[in-house]
Amino acid sequence: MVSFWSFLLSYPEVFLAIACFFCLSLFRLVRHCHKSDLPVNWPVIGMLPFLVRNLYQIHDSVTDMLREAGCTFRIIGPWFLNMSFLATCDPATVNHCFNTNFNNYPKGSEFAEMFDILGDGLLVADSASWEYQRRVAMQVFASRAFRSFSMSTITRKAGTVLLPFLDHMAKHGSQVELEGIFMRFSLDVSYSTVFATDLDCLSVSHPIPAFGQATKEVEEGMLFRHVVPPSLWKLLRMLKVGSEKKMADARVVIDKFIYEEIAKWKAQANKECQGDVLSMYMNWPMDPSMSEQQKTLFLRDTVVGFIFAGKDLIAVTLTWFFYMMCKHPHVEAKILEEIKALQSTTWPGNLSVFECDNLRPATYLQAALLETLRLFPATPFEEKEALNDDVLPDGTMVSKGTRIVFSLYAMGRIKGIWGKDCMEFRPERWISKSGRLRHEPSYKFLSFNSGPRSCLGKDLGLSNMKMAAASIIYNFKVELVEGHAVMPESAVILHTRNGMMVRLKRRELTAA
Ligand code: HEM
Repeated sequence: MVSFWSFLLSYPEVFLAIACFFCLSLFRLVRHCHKSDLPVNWPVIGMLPFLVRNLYQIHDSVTDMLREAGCTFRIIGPWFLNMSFLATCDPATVNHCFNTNFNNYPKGSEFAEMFDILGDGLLVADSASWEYQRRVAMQVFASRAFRSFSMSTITRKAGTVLLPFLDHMAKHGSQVELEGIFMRFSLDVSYSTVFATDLDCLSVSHPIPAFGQATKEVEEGMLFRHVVPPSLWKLLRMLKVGSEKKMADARVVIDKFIYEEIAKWKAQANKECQGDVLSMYMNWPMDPSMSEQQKTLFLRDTVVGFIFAGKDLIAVTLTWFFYMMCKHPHVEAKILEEIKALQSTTWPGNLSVFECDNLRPATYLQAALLETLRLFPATPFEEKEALNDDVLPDGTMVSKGTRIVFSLYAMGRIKGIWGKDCMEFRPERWISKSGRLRHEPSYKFLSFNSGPRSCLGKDLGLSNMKMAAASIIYNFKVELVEGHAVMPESAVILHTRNGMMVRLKRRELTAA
């Protein structure tokens, strides 16, 4: 070391050259950081500083980054931490990975481990297990009994729980946190759709039930798993501490509820199928070689999947939809005009509820919901893992095991994909000249996924949201509390950061 310094001192020009080189590199780096949205790849720590610095607004930062990079960018994580991945919002790449080269992009074992709460269920399964579960689920979704039971459940819940709750808040002039209300409502609806029994999450006087609290804990744990190195959360899981301990406790609560519902179903004398998910699966002819224990586990994984698949996605989409209504009153006025012409039924408290089937002609309302999902996709990103080496349509090389993260949030905000007005909320873009809904390919509008794994609950979810949105708009004027900023949370589901504080006013309207 001493000889190194004495060498430098005896050759001051070499010392000066090295010092200049470092200063210049630092200067370029600082300038780059100021001018560019692309992350800098630092020695050892890779692009971790970018992720940490932008954690607060990760979806917007990744959008800016992908805009500048031309839709695809390789994020390098710290050495040895297995955090590197390819980020993209390129529809051609989406089409390649979700459709044409589907078999090379399974969800992967890392994904299944990250979402271990879902067991071996449909949402995390791959290969033969996924194919079997998907076939069964498709038949359940296609059955008339399931469809009519789900639709009547949501109508009943809107008429008996959601609207009376909002009416109570309107009468008292209280401020309401709308996302929380939608989360409770969606959980209520999902639970009843799955078990044909009520959880009562939206009571004015009762706290959220233990099951609802547990699903929240699980979701927070999932977020933690996404932002720290896998080795860290796996260590915490092994030690049963921190967020992993909370997740494990939450799983015990969730499983207790589910096993109790299964036991209740088995104990009842009348095993007639009402159309709820549990009875549909209970009556399904399962593989006779399965033991009773395996059958119960299969049911557990299935019903957890059904509950987690839609509930939060519907809740956050409704929240962003009402945020858009507050910001674009002319859109809300057009929706109101559209639904005034449709039939609704009157429930206690003189509250009008629209049944899903009566809302079929409400094209503009559906366009507004799709436009909400374009700008605020309920799942802001999707992940896949390459099974074998591959080359993406833009020439990017992908090696076996590479994680690819698809930013749905960025996809909706890129001019090259949606045009110059991509940042504007304009339901009209979804309506064709003939007044019908315009079809957009799913690899461009990825909110319900694309290809063989596309969402099985898309129609049901849209019907539910149309019903809730129409019934609320018809009965109430929703106003944002002044000064309350609404922005996206950096999470696996696009929640609002601080909720959405609103005031409700009852409209004086009568059904047409
Ligand atoms: C706003 C409403 C909804 C949105 C935005 C949505 C979106 C999605 C997305 C993005 C996926 C792919 C997930 C992944 O691959 O990781 C998916 C899958 C799925 N969704 Fe939905 N969903 C919604 C509502 C529902 C509802 C209400 C149900 C049913 C209760 C449902 C059932 C499913 C199922 C079963 C899958 C798994 C398909 C498979 O892996 O083969 N979804 N959904």
